[in-house]
Amino acid sequence: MNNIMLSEKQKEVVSFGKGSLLVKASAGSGKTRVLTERICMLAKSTKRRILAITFSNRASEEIKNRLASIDDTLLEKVYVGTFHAFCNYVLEKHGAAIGYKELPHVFSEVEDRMRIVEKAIADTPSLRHLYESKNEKQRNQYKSKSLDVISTIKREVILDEDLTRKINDDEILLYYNYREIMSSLNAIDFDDLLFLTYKLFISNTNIAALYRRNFEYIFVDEAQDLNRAQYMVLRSLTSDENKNVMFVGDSNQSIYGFNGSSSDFMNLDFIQDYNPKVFVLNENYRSTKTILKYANQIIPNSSSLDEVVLEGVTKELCFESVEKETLWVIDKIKLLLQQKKVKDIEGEICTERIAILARNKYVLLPIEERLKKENLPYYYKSSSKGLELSSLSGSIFNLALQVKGNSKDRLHLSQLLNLLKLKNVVSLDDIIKRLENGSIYFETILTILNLKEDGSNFKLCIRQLLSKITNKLLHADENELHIAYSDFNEILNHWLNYEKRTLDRSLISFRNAIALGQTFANNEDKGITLSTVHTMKGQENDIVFLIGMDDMTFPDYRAIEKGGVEMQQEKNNLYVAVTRAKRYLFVTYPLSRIMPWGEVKKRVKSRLLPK
Ligand SMILES: Nc1ncnc2c1ncn2[C@@H]1O[C@H](COP(=O)(O)OP(=O)(O)OP(=O)(O)O)[C@@H](O)[C@H]1O
Repeated sequence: MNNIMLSEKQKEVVSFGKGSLLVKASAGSGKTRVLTERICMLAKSTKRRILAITFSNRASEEIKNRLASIDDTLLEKVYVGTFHAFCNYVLEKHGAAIGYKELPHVFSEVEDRMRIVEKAIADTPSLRHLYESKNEKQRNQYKSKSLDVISTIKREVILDEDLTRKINDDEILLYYNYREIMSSLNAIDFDDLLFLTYKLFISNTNIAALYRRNFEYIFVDEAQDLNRAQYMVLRSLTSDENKNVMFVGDSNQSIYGFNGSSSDFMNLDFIQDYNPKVFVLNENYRSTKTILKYANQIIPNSSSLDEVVLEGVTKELCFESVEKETLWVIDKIKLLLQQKKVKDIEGEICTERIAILARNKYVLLPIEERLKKENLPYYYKSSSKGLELSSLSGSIFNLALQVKGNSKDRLHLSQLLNLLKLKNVVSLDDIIKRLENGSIYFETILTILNLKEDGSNFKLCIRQLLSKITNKLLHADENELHIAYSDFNEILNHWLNYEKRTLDRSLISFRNAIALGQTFANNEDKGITLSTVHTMKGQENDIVFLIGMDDMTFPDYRAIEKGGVEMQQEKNNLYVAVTRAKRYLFVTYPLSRIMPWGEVKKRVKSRLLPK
């Protein structure tokens, strides 16, 4: 257990017994810590299990690691995962009850869903005509908008019988067509994971009852990011007799409105079914005085400064151009690294203690370029890493794996054929006949054909393929072979991570685990962290540079156009960014920016920053 003493308020939350509680915890007030310690305390006292729902895979991993470091048998009693991962777990076990005889394949790629919605539009006569009259850019916008409509139906949990009251007839037809195509491919999307689980629970009350009996306590981390579908799944998991739910979150950190989430669920009126006891944690244990004063100017009274001792450093700086801003950041980093020891930071400064954050990834590109030039180590923080393949053979394997795991998957079969430049082929058995015997593509497909459905020979097959590639490399030093070698190693690593966490294995469940970001190794990343603010949520660093704080960049110009809730979310996003800093915070902005089309635009300080 963490040696640092819990505060009295934190102790009260940790030791709270049965019943529901709503913990309103401001940034850095120790909510993750309180959550972990309470899980640990309850796991020892209950004979049943505990469900801990987090908002990201990273947060799940952190809680799991903290629990395992206390006692690794704890994890046998606690399911820790995101809502999506939990719903996937439920559907893997009980999907047959709502008609999924075979495990559905989670289509996570937006490009795949765009293709499917395009087909759905083409199948909807009243929309097809309108769609065909548009240019390519407009068509893409139309497809994205259509996907939004479909997502909203699922996120808002609108059942078929209520559709006519909420959306127009064309949209209903489009939604039905999309659903039919997905079903013909035995595929589901991320929104389906939640929506279908909810449907499963309401149509099979015995299955819902099983989960209610199984989990005695439920924890919902980042409750300000709940959406309706998630809330409805949660409702199905609790009953009048069993309402031991801990909601913990901070409405000032609500930044996922674009995903249909709403901080309403931090509001007692919205969760009155649970009648939770409210606790407020507002002492900040993370940041120094100057940082908190700055954060309190963005969101007034968000943190109490009473117990904060260290001053730290907070500076806002403005530069003529992005180039000057970039150079200053790099010079400052080099200086801090040279100084090694600075006021209010214990121990030596190293690159791992520094983070550079921005609203959007493109803002980080000039910094990345410069870091490379200067040979300073850095990495991009990512919320979950899927397979990152660079070779053609790797992509062929990835597509063929999907086809092998899901025989109805014509979508990826046609992508595979495109990649191999083949026509009039309908199966993997036919594909291999058309490839040159012994070529790397032939070996790749052969490996897929040899895989058993339950994955029991997966490691063996990939290792055999790797040794074939090694042999080939002795005779031909081809670039594709080198990249393929590294790709198949990456695939093997993902499998090994999957294998560790799953007993009930299959090729399609492996693909789904990849889609859900559950198979990447959460290795300690080395160097300076580069991250968007969204991805940095829940994390902290001693020294934070928040760059690109010019208006239109942060807040994002689209949010300015829309105003209202979107601007509130931008403000929350800034608050999240600023409160990631433990000791030093540097906020910078340029007075000019070169736009992607070459025009130089004047910029001003972000309207969200303190005046
Ligand atoms: N009682 C305490 N005494 C000293 N340090 C503490 C205490 N509780 C938490 N901390 C430290 O404060 C920091 C913030 O804690 P934690 O990450 O749990 O906060 P959080 O509320 O989840 O933050 P956020 O929502 O901003 O991500 C951590 O470094 C943690 O170790």
